[in-house]
Amino acid sequence: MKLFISPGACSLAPHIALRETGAAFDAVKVDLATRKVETGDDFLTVNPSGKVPALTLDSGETLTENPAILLYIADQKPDAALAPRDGTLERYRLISRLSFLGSEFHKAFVPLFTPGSSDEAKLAASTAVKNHLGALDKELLDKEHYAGSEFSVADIYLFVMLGWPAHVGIDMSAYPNLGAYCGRIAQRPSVGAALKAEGLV
Ligand SMILES: N[C@@H](CCC(=O)N[C@@H](CS)C(=O)NCC(=O)O)C(=O)O
Repeated sequence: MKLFISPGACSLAPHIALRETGAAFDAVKVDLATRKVETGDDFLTVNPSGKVPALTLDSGETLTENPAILLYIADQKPDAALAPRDGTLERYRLISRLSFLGSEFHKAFVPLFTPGSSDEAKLAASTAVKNHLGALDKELLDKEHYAGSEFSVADIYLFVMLGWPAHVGIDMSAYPNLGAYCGRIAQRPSVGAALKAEGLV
């Protein structure tokens, strides 16, 4: 498999998940400004939206969108236990969290990362991100994991996005439960290996 990534972007989530499962894959860097793959190929032929992640399977077919990619990775290696079994309520809870992260939480950051966003748009985005962080901090007060009772791909996805506020000037010390949660996940060997491979540590 080939996972198309940009260092530190949301593609870090499937990158960590692949390392959790021990699947064989190559991480291929994409320049999001030029939409060129590190080999010089046009990334738009892989994902016409130009966004990472994209996962090209050994069959040559490509999956896009984080929730689908993360569930696919989890389902390929059930022994890694990164997602509850199909058909269980826990499974739908996981899908609910992945959908929330991919739509609501991720999108709240976009104006903060977009060059040329107006100050007004940035302020509104920063407020929205902080509101989400406050709610997530409360949610994780007495919980070890984000979706259900076990570690899952939702924890990996949330962990990756919780690395972003510090890059846009949001002080994470206001969210102590999230800090403790991230500290626990950061201990996982898969996380350290993926961060190193992306040149982030
Ligand atoms: N809905 C997509 C969003 C992916 C996305 O926005 N990726 C960002 C990096 S975190 C990206 O590729 N941005 C480049 C761009 O929008 O041009 C998903 O959840 O996979």
